[in-house]
Amino acid sequence: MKHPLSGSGTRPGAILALADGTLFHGSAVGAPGQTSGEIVFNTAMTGYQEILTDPSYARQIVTLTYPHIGNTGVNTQDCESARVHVAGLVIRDLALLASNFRSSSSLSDYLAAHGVIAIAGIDTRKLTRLLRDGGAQHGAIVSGDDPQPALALARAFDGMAGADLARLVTTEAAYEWDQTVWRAGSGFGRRPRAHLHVAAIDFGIKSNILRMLAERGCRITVLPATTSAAQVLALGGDGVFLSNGPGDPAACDYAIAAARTLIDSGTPVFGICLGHQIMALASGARTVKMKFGHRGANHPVQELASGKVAITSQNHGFAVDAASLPANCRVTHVSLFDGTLQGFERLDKPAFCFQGHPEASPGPHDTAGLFDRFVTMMEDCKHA
Ligand SMILES: NC(=O)CC[C@H](N)C(=O)O
Repeated sequence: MKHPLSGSGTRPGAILALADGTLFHGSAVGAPGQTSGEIVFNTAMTGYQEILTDPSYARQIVTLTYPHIGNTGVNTQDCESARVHVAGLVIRDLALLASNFRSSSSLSDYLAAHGVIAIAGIDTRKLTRLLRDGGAQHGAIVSGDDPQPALALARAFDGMAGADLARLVTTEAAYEWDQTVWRAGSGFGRRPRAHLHVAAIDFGIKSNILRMLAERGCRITVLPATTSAAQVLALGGDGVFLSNGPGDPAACDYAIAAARTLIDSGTPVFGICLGHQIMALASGARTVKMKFGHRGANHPVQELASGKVAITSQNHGFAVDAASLPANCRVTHVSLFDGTLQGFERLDKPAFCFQGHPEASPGPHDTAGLFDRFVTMMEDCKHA
């Protein structure tokens, strides 16, 4: 049955099918067609545009638990990359009116223009409970009212385990980045000068991470995911950043090998999210697939040394198994939500990493102070 809050009675129907046979009927939003992926939920109350364009969401159909989506429209400043990466979008109520001083388009027009298949009018609370209690599932959204193609597509999805997706979303060629963070009144800025040079390995990098580095006086060379350690070191930079990205970290053997050599070389290394997981694997630890992952904008993460709690953005379905960390690694952060390892540092090398996203897009906030720590680490190594 169509949900009464489907946004508009005139929209054509669509079906969301889960691989276990559960069906949801709603209305088609965005582009017509069909799509499949891992169905996940994000609990953020704002930031749908950042979520849509975060490359770490490749092959995932994202359910937003906040019930009213689209009311601020979309703008040209809040994208985390040049295109939409989610495999589909599931929402409860699509706002009929988009109003914001930065808005340049409505969410539904934006989804249609970017070929994103979405479904509205879904009981997202029921769906989220199913995923929370039973774990992440494969699923599909199909335009129309016939459940069979939707079920078949959901069941045919390959899954995320073993999927090397960083290769698919990374930049083809190296490039330089010098844009700084957005500020009300002045918008984005340009880095005036640089006293450090960072090689940022792009596994699916979000733009605001690059802005946070540029903001702190870093010249940044963004490199393709498969760049070898020798090629990175040949740049002669002051540090290496391992980015966030989609898929199973254990499948990125080329990146794990490069990270191992880079860390061993003694160059400062900082990793976020997939970069954190790759650093763990390069250090000899193990990663595991989580039951339903962490996705949201208010996940409390505690820094063990100080007891301080940072409110972080999260988007991960894999995690580092804390028990597998070797003796030369020290846990620095844990989730106060479920105790998951959220950060560690190498005791023998200038290298540390964080599972969440300490940057708040598109602004300047470094919620856990990690960009500042990386800059200090690079300065100390440069002047040692
Ligand atoms: N945001 C990320 O970098 C996600 C990392 C990894 N793909 C995961 O799902 O855990």
